Formats: sequence, C-alpha cells, structure tokens
Amino acid sequence: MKPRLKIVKIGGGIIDHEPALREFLRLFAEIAGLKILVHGGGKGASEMLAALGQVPHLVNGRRITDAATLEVVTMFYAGKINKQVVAGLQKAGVNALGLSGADANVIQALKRPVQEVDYGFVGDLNESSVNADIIHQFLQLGLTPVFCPINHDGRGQLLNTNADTVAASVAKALSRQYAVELHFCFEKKGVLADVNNDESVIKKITPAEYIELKQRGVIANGMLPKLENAFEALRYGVEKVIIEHALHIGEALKTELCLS
Ligand SMILES: Nc1ncnc2c1ncn2[C@@H]1O[C@H](COP(=O)(O)OP(=O)(O)O)[C@@H](O)[C@H]1O
Ligand SMILES: CC(=O)N[C@@H](CCC(=O)OP(=O)(O)O)C(=O)O
Repeated sequence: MKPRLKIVKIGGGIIDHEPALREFLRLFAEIAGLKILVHGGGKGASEMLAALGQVPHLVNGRRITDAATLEVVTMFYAGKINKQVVAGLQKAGVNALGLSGADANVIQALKRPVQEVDYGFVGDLNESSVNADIIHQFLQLGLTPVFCPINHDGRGQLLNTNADTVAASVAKALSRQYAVELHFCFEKKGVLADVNNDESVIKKITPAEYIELKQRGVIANGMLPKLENAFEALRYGVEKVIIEHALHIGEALKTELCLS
C-alpha cells in the first residue's frame, strides 16, 4: 500500500490576511503524517504591483507577467510570503523547507508559448517538470516542503506559474509513490452555486457539470484554473481533490471533485 500524503494549496485571500494566515498555519501544523504546502499570494501581489504604479493584468485567472512584473512577484512570492510562511510553520513546530522550482531544481517550467494571449514570463508545467525523487527525499528527511509559484526554465530564466498548477503538478508527480489527497483551501467554503452566498456550496462536481457551470457563468475567474488543475490531478491518479475553506479543513461543508 502506498504511504499517504496530503498536499494543501493556500491562496491569496488567506495569505494576505495576517490573523487568517496564522490560524491556517496552526491548523496545517496539526495535520498528521506526510504533508506539503503550496502557496499563492496573487491578491497581495496585485496590491504591491498597484502600489508600485504597475497595472496588474490577469486573463482567465492567470497573470500577464512582463519583466517588471516578474521582478515584483519573485520578491513577493519567493521572498516575503514564502519566508513568512516557513517562519510561521517553524514556530508551529513544523520543519518547513521553502522552495521555488529553481531550488534543488525541483520544478522546471516551460515558458508559455504565445497564442491568442502573450502571458510573458509565465511557466507551464508538464509530466517531467516536477522532480518527485528529490521531494520524496525531503519528506524522508522529515522536512515539509513549502512551494511558492516561482519556477525556472533550467537556463537561468525565472517564470511565474499559477499556484494551483504547481499544487496539481506536484500532486500528480507524487501520486506514483504516494496515495495523494489534494486540498485547495481558500476563503470560501467550497465552489458556490451563488458566489454571493457562502452557504451555497456545491458538494460534488464532475467534469461534465464543470463545463455546464462554466458556460452558465457560475464558475469564473480564479476558480477556472483551480478546477481545470483539479480534474487533471484526478485523471493522473491523485486519489482525492477537495476544495474547502482554509480555516475549516476537514469539515463537512466542502466541494469534492470526482471524474464521474
Ligand atoms: N462558483 C464560485 N465559487 C467560489 N468562488 C468563485 C466561483 N466563481 C468564481 N469564484 C472566485 O474565485 C476566487 C478563487 O480563486 P482565486 O482568487 O484564484 O483564489 P486563490 O487565490 O485561493 O487561488 C474566489 O475568491 C471567487 O471570487
Ligand atoms: C501565472 C500566474 O497567474 N501566477 C500567479 C501566482 C500566484 C497565485 O496563483 O496566487 P493565488 O493562488 O493566490 O491566486 C499570479 O501571479 O497571480
């Protein structure tokens, strides 16, 4: 039987809110067994870009990342946020190891080709992007990897990758060796039928239902890459994918994705 591994992704709505982040890290520290944390921070990055006089620009939930934007998001995700999260976990007794994809060459990305949209320095991940062996070794050493959404192309170029994509790709790569449960945690209780009603959580979503919800405009913005990544993870053998509130991990009200 494969050993169990929990991979938790935490987004900007919680990370940029100090008390919520502190509480989330306390809950994450309580998760027993092997675990990995992946963080975003998109909302705070947009605020920082605006404060620096740059106009944040996202298309289909992904950031257009020109050279100036890349500088800011690298400082923000790989610096400030990643180190704050690692320090918070150390305080909570978790021996966390902060990583960008460049560290130990753990994730190599490919610059997204220009099609209808030029995303700039945005990195896509494929089957061979994630070095599962080295992550396995970190876990064996008793370390808890903490990934930020900055990766590299192996030729010296840093690339910005959607954090949901990082979480799903790490989950897919490790599902060969581990029974992986992937949790997308954010500031709502799950995928909502009415985005203004926090209690309207849709408990289960299949790919066909997702397409319908997307066409009706029920699911939009950052929820699109989250669900696309989530279904892809299930297709690659990740055992469970849950979308839930970051401060209510494991509670009954949540969205579970399934392939049929
Ligand atoms: N049906 C939906 N249910 C919940 N959130 C939705 C839905 N459709 C769109 N959203 C939006 O998606 C956001 C989550 O995506 P995103 O901001 O990228 O989160 P994160 O930073 O946690 O990855 C929510 O804050 C919400 O505004
Ligand atoms: C390419 C791309 O879109 N990168 C994301 C990375 C951060 C992220 O995904 O943050 P959340 O999880 O908080 O949304 C961005 O810069 O917004």
